[in-house]
Amino acid sequence: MAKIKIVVAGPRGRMGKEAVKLVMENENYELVGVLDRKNEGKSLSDVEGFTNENAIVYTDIHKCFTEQKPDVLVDLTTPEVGMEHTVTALEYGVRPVVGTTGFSSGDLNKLENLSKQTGLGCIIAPNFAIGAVLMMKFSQMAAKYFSDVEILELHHDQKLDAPSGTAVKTAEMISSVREAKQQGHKDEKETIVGARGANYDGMHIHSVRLPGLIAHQQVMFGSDGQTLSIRHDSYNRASFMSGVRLAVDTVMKNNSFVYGLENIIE
Ligand SMILES: NC(=O)C1=CN([C@@H]2O[C@H](COP(=O)(O)OP(=O)(O)OC[C@H]3O[C@@H](n4cnc5c(N)ncnc54)[C@H](O)[C@@H]3O)[C@@H](O)[C@H]2O)C=CC1
Ligand SMILES: O=C(O)C1=N[C@H](C(=O)O)C[C@H](O)C1
Repeated sequence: MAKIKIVVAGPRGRMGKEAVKLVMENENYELVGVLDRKNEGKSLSDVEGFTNENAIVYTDIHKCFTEQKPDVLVDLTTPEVGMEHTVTALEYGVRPVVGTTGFSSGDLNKLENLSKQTGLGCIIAPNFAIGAVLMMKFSQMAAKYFSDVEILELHHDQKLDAPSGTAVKTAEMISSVREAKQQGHKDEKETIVGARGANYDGMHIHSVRLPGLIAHQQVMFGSDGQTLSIRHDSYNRASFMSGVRLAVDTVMKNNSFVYGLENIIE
């Protein structure tokens, strides 16, 4: 069986490094290139932090795709760059697996349309950790019985986007089963702006950023005399890699647009 040819974008990043390792260690995958902001033309093995990864470093996505003709792009960069990479991938016939968060709903619509037009699979996964996907699904289940909910997401302090992609996806999943409800007292006032967090269909999302944290989320439900908390913690970035593998394998077989791993786990 031919190996799946993969390009990783953001290889020196926290997630990118782990994704490079995943690709290198899987005998069905071949790392044919990486997309970075620097080190054009070098072998990745000559870049600090790497040893035996022979893939070429590209700073130009067009050159990378033209020369390497990859099957899959794994993008772990920033929202603007990730969007540009994903659009370009679909235009070149490369199937995107995107972990990058911070895309707007307009971005997602654009990508869905492009995936349909090209007939290429495209997977956007706000969270690759299977436990986090279950936490979102369990929260959606609980929301049928509890209409009041607060989402607390906690991340390392180098994270660019807030709220996290996972928190946004959780709020969307809850909203799909819950009538919009303005929570809290109707006359409540913030004496310090932002005290009640972000408001999504009346539910509140709170973003904590601290060194020492990795990726954590607690979804808290309340009703008369009881609360229910559903929590997931990622303690390292290896926790995301089984989901990346699932997404890569699925995107090669599936020609549709997928937003969220809950749509592909069995
Ligand atoms: N879906 C998931 O399960 C997860 C998603 N993420 C998301 O993945 C993204 C990356 O997260 P981290 O690795 O923590 O960030 P990071 O800041 O460690 O890595 C981002 C990398 O992108 C690179 N980059 C920036 N512009 C680029 C360009 N034009 N071309 C190529 N590379 C470029 C940077 O040099 C950096 O190495 C974020 O959006 C984050 O929210 C993070 C963890 C899990
Ligand atoms: O930036 C991170 O670290 C993470 N980002 C994703 C998100 O925004 O939800 C996934 C995970 O929470 C880690």
